[in-house]
Amino acid sequence: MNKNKFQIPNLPLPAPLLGSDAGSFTEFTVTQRMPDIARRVIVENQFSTDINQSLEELAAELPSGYLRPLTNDSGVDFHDWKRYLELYKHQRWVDVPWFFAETYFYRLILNITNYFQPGALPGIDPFLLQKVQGLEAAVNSIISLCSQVEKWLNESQQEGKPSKSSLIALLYFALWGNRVDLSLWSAFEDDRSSFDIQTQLNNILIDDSFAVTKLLTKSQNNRIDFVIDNAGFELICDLCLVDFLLGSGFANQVYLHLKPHPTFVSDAMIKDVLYTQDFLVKSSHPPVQSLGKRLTENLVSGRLVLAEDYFWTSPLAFWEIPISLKDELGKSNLMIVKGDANYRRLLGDRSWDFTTKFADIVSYLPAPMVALRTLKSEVATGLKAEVILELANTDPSWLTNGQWGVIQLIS
Ligand SMILES: O=P(O)(O)OC[C@H]1O[C@](O)(CO)[C@@H](O)[C@@H]1O
Repeated sequence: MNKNKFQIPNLPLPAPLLGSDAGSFTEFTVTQRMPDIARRVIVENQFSTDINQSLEELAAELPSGYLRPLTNDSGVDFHDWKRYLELYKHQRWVDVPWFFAETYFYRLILNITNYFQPGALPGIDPFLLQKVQGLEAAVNSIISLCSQVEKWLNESQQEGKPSKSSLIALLYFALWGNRVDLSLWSAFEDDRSSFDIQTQLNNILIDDSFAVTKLLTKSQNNRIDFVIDNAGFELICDLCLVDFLLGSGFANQVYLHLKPHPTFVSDAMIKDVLYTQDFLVKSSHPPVQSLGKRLTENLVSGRLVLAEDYFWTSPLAFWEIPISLKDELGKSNLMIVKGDANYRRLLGDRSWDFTTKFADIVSYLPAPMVALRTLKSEVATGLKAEVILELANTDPSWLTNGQWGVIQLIS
């Protein structure tokens, strides 16, 4: 990889996605999904009448109203947001870049619900109920996945070398775990955690998983940086992947990059990893408990490190990453970037032609990177024209229904 050669994509930037794109999923999100999410916060929490009224006002202003300023709530990122907002003063929610609209919407929910009030107590996570429910609903899938991982780890240890096929299977689990997304499908709807890996293979549009195993066997003492997406079952899949990477010898150290505050409903924070650890350790099912134990050991020994940064909740494109974080990621042998929103950040949430070479866009990255993403928004790269045509004919909502995935490696 050509380190730090380009600060921004190696191509002219196309327009950002906007909520005003008529008939688009972005329009549907800003005018309908986001208001629904704000109203769900009212129903699922016991906030005061004033707070609920303010959340309702936010919900009502999204379809055709204007961005409101952010009042100083003593959040660490308040001054950054003031700067970001300068660009979009007096504009309507539907007219600003979609990524900006979504990240600001979640930041405003925290502002309204007093998340950053000074004091010793941590703020209330307005999406906690959804996150907890997301985990509990997937118990059966969690038990079978943990049993499977234990088997794969034992096999790798008996064979004296890490098993590539087990790693590939866990990459698939991590990929399809991303289908479970509480901003799109509430935790109170169907449990989307059960899937058949084999039948899902046909739905992987680009599959570089074998190349990932080759990359990780090239050198020893690999450091992996995992940009995490959702809490709940997806996080369990990711933790199983991490467990196997560390336990089988594919990696020596793993950093999890987490959100510093609640966002996109189910995005994972450090406290969600610790909650999940507790959930695993207290399980009455031995393989689940064992995963919890190994997770604890890895945290204690420092082989697994939990990190957070306000960049991950900002409206910035990936190429606008602060230099200190970029330098940190530059130490990695492989970055794993999970999920749809992180993928959108990689692309600056812009309308690239779907056939554009992924490598030409993410040419700014400081280390090799694999994106594990199920498609939930109208951006894509690296696809063949005939594949796009066929998908458009056979599954008109293929870009947003979460049924299609990519494992795209840039090395
Ligand atoms: O959890 P993920 O995979 O990042 O998905 C979140 C994404 O899904 C959506 O909810 C639908 O596109 C977006 O708002 C966001 O890009």
